[in-house]
Amino acid sequence: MRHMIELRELTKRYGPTLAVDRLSFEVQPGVVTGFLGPNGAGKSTTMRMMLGLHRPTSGEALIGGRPYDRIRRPLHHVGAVLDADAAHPGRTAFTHLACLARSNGIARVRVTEALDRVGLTSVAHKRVGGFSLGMKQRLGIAGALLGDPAVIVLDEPVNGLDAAGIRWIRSTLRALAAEGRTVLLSSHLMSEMALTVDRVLIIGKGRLIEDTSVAEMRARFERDVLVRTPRTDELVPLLRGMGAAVTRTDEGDLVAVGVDAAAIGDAAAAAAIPIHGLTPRSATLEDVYLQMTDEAVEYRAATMEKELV
Ligand SMILES: Nc1ncnc2c1ncn2[C@@H]1O[C@H](COP(=O)(O)OP(=O)(O)OP(=O)(O)O)[C@@H](O)[C@H]1O
Repeated sequence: MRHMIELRELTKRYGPTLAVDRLSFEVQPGVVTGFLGPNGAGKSTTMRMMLGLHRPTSGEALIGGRPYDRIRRPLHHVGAVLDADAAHPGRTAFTHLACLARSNGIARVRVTEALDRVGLTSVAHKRVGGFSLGMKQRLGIAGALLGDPAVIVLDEPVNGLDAAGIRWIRSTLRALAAEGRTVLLSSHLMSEMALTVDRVLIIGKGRLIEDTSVAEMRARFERDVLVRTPRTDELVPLLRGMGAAVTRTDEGDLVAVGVDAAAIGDAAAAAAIPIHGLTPRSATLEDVYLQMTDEAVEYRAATMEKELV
């Protein structure tokens, strides 16, 4: 079973605050999709509406063509982790999952399978209160997988995890997507998402800013080439003659935009200008993301200042 998540003009207003503003997008099966935006952009509110926890002011969020509250046996269709700390600390991992399974009509054998899938079998009978954040996150994912759902939704799953924890989440989500599931996870950091997700949905102030693939986002960056030569005075006019925009760094290197490294190397060789360094550079995904969401962040900073006055 493959399910798509579909938002149609989804809107949520809290009094004067427009938390989610006519948001429309689709999340496809078979890939990992990142839902990105600065703090307060509206990610949690949107996810809560997808999962029927908040009622939209207008518009709709559909999973497999239905709003969440009209899905029969929802855990078999959608698994979600909104809060890694949701399990009762006094319960064991096994009891926590067994209760969840029982109240949702899921066979007990699924508990063992889910614990195994997230690598918690050896601590299945230990109390959750003693678990690290990474273990709690695994337990949350085990809970989400109990009903073998087609759609998986995770709010900030890598927040606060160490490198090994992030790597585990990454490979687990990729494997779940490869099985044909729809996987959506939110984050406010692009750097955390770049290696995990195939597509990104970026929001700011409750509105959609970008709906693209990570590959396309990388390709769209402005690239430049850092050039080191002892004969900058000769190379600068040569590069400008090729249509490049050239600036100098404080260290005396040149930064050329609009020509690639190979063309610079060839032209310098033809003019017998020695090159001591030639480094193509691209902006990081984080740079581009920050640029895209800048306006939303400035807006927040401005309103916060106003609130402080
Ligand atoms: N229950 C609520 N009542 C009033 N305003 C709310 C409520 N929940 C969220 N908001 C406001 O809605 C906006 C969006 O918040 P939301 O938590 O969805 O953002 P977010 O992108 O998940 O941010 P974060 O990364 O900080 O969790 C914010 O301005 C927030 O203050």
